[in-house]
Amino acid sequence: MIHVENVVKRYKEVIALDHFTFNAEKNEIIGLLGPNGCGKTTAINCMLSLLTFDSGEIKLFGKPVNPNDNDIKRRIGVVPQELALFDKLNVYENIDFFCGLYVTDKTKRKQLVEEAIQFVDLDKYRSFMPKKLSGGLKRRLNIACGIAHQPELIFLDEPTVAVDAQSRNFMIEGIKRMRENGATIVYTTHYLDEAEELCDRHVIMDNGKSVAQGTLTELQNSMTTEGSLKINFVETEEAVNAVLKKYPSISRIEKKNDNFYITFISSDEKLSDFLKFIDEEGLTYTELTSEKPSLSDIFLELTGKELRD
Ligand SMILES: Nc1ncnc2c1ncn2[C@@H]1O[C@H](COP(=O)(O)OP(=O)(O)OP(=O)(O)O)[C@@H](O)[C@H]1O
Repeated sequence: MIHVENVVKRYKEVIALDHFTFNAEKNEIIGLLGPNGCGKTTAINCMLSLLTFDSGEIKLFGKPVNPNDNDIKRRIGVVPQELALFDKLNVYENIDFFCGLYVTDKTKRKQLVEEAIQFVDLDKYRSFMPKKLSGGLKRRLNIACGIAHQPELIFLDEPTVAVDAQSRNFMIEGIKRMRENGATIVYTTHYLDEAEELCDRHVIMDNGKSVAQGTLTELQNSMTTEGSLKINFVETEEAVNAVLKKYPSISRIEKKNDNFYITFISSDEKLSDFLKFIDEEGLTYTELTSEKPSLSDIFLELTGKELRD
């Protein structure tokens, strides 16, 4: 569906894409993950031929990209990071405008706009102007504008940034339904939990390069860290941290809900040594399990960076 090979894109002295390689198969959600400035938006814009690139090859639907190829454009939907809505058009009219760029038949368009409104659940807001909508509802409208013409290939650039939890869950379910309906989706996000839940495969980007690609299991199997220990300590967070920071081979400590997630520098770390240490230090726990590396752990190992909001 998408074939990107060795693409280089420079902005004067900045190399935004450095031999970037990326493939997406039909009917998958592929996560494009990376820190701010790693080149995600540049990569998407090159794939959409909104930007020219210096070298390499990009093919969509098996053909080289060309900004004037309307047949290909009709098969693609884009939901950009920045909201692209007309303030003077209401919800229905905004969707109708964007759908009208690809669908000229009025009866067909009416049906598609209605389906998009139902899809993002904006029926009761159809005559609202964008400025009357909350941030989450505006994002839903942005999605409806990008997908109303029912494209086969959809680019979603950080669609859940700054939306409330309810709208986010609604969008995630909607994106899964798009895949069920046969779409291929390129999804960029900073939320790695979200990527784990939603994406079939992940491409991890750093400094304009794809540093790893694969399913979560493939990525987990290629890591040197064994994942983390999940421990529910009885003592206070402060007391636990004070003890753990004395243990030299811990690379990361994270507290989520009531649990500590502890990652060790090496996969050769002996659990028995660590348990002996916490016992000698007087810590007690109610539960201890071993977890495979999360996408966050993998990201940190590959890029040396945490990907946070
Ligand atoms: N028009 C431009 N002129 C010069 N440099 C640019 C331009 N657009 C992007 N860059 C630089 O290229 C690099 C990649 O930027 P890009 O916007 O593609 O990253 P990103 O991963 O999408 O970041 P974000 O998550 O913040 O949107 C950055 O170093 C950025 O500063």
